[in-house]
Amino acid sequence: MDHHQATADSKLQAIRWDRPRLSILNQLLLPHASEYVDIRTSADGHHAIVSMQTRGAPAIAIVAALSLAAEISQQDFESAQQARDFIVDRLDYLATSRPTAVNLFDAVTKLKAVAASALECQSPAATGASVALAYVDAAEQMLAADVHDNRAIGGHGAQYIAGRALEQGIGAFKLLTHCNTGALATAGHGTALGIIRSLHQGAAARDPSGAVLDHVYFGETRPYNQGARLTAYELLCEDIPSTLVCDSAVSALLRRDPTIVAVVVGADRVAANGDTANKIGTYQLAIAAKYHGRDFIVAAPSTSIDLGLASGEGIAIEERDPREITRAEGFVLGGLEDGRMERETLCVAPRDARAWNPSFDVTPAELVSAIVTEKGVFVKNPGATTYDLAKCLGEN
Ligand SMILES: CSC[C@H]1O[C@H](OP(=O)(O)O)[C@H](O)[C@@H]1O
Repeated sequence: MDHHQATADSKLQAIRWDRPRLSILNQLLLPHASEYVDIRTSADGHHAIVSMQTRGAPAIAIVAALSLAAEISQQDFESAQQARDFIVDRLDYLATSRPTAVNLFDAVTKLKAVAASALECQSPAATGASVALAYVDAAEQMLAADVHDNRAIGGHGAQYIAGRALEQGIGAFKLLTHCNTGALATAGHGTALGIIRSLHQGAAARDPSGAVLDHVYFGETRPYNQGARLTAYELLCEDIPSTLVCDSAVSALLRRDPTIVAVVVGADRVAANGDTANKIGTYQLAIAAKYHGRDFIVAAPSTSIDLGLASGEGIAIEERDPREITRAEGFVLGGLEDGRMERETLCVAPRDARAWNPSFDVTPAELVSAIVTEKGVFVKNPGATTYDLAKCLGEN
């Protein structure tokens, strides 16, 4: 990894774990201030997730898991049972932080099983310390697995999209993405933005007959502005040619530029049939992609796939404080110039304005051209309108 890449990576490290110390990059302050917040307990972790200091489906799960790892590393349990009961109680509490991303609930289920197994399989030698150690090891493995999965998603997705561009005779293609699905939303590299990162990193090595990524467009992603603040920050850090657009401009953009071969987005929860919950605005992007004859590609690790949910009908959609819409948070421009980072809240709408603020929407599988996971790229059977992801993942 060259110095520039190393510098970019260090600036984009959303989660810092050095057993037993956890700190997270406070994403409410990006891109104008880069500050880490220490997370010592599951309560700290819960707050960091609810407040969106940390966000992104994979990152939420990992910060939750490691916040409890930090907490129990500081505790002495009287028995293995007491340790297991404490872990289960705190995981149930962490699961109340945000309802839509399935990664959190997947991690909670797996980590409860680890604690139970440590209690049962190690008995009668099991101790509070041995149960706690089993938990911490498992939480650390989730951090490492996420980076591995994202790099695999990046490779599969880059190869697939470059191939699709070449099929269309577009040697220098562009992509459109939404929200933030990069290193700041995960343990590293990212999912949809991880594919973009892999395309960019591989561009230098790609053979001249191959298709290369020429430019990335991305939406601002109101009201938290994951695009304008976080994706812009990541793409600029990595010198990936990019252009920010308003969420309302994406249809005009697709109509204007036929070399945008695909829309690529992340996911918070993919149902067994391929219906996908993702950041609000994703569904209308899928409709726009369909109308303009472009691929609409979902990139997600298998930890974002909920095989227990037959379709997207049952996905809980988080509704957040309407004031996230009626107000705007930012830094005073003058402060940016002279280094005084003063955060300001502006009233954008009338004080009495009502606002509806769903944080996610559900895109039907029918509009999803492909689902890229660490296990490969899944496409629907000819004529099918849904996926059989259990079969794709070899789970049935
Ligand atoms: C790989 S991140 C997946 C997903 O999470 C984001 O939501 P949020 O920023 O509210 O946590 C967004 O929906 C991304 O696509």
